[in-house]
Amino acid sequence: MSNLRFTTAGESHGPALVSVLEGMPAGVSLLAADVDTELARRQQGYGRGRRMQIETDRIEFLSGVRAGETLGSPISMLIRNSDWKNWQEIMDPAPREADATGLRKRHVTRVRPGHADLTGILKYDREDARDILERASARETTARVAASAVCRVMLRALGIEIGSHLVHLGGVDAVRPDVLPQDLNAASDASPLRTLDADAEALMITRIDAAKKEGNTLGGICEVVVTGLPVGLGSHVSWDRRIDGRLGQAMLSIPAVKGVEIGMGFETARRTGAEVHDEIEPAMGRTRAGHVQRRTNRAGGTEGGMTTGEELVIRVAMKPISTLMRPLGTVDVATGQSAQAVAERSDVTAVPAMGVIAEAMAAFVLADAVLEKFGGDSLEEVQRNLDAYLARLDERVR
Ligand SMILES: Cc1cc2nc3c(=O)[nH]c(=O)nc-3n(C[C@H](O)[C@H](O)[C@H](O)COP(=O)(O)O)c2cc1C
Ligand SMILES: C=C(O[C@@H]1CC(C(=O)O)=C[C@@H](OP(=O)(O)O)[C@H]1O)C(=O)O
Repeated sequence: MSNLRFTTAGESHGPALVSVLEGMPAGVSLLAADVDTELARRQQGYGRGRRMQIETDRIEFLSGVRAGETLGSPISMLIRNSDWKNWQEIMDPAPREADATGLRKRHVTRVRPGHADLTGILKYDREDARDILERASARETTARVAASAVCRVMLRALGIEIGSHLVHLGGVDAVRPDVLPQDLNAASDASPLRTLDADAEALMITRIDAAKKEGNTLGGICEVVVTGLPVGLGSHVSWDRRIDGRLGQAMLSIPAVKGVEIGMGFETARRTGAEVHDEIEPAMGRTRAGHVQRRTNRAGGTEGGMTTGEELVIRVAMKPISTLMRPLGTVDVATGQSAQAVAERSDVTAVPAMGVIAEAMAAFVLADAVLEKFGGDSLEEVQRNLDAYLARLDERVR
């Protein structure tokens, strides 16, 4: 709960994005490459449009890191937009003349259904929906992934790993293996759709090609899996401290995400208690809950608003991309007449990228919860506090 904070700034076709992360302890080993690796992962995925060929996202540290280590001060990062060179005049902050229609070049008045365009211009009282869409664009998620890449490095140092894989795309389900690969991202990143089911992947690719041909778009579902979490992150005591609620909010803040499930999720509502709840048993060795474990993990790693020490499993559903190349009907807000929505270029699907963004949001929420419970000003202090807690768990329930 805001032990850690981040903010982002930047328009999609402006000069750059900025990401500022505040609250990261000192002494975390951090290289620009640690962040760039995550940015590159977010740019992957079959079905993305031409913009991803223009950009090669990389960060420049502006503050907070020295000699390969965090300082405990705000970490700010700059990510330049390569596409800006094509938009300088349109995105120029200086005042300029309107074109013949009374609007600026590349203005958007044929507002696009499924985007922030119409609601945004009404709310902010703008004539040109570009004033809205530049910031509503999922380009902003690059800066989120940058901030959370730092969180991920800290979590990894504490033995916590985050991965994801795609489990559904455009009507095709992937078969989820009962046992996931040890290095989940090594396996999923090797697939152009970040899925572990090669047969489903082939079918999904044909669906994407068909959708592209007909000017249509597709959505899908990714599963985020977190290992190594200690029992007791988050709290049952107040609504806003519950870890499941915090994760849900973070996931639903991703553009185009419409649903989140933890563990068995919606399916729990259809089943009986005996089919849903996870029985507790003594553990043979030491677990991240001391000497107990669950026989099953249908709960997906949270109970009572706290992590259980089991794997955290979150599924995140994304709607189809909003801009269709065979445009949807709309109203031209400059004339009030029916029209077809603006469509220049767009992704056909971006579900694989969404999975990486969902990992990023999980990394931020969990790093925040770790600092809330084990907080310290240096990584060593956090590690000491975590070790002391784990040692205490070792004395319990034996
Ligand atoms: C990684 C990613 C890439 C996206 N790419 C596009 C795109 O190319 N074209 C588009 O119309 N929408 C794209 N979107 C979706 C829009 O940003 C989204 O539909 C819009 O913000 C409205 O979502 P909302 O209803 O959840 O607010 C993308 C979303 C994500 C997460
Ligand atoms: C730029 C990114 O995604 C963009 C998200 C997006 C949207 O409307 O959300 C629209 C597209 O951008 P453009 O309008 O420039 O073609 C995507 O490429 C990115 O992910 O880095």
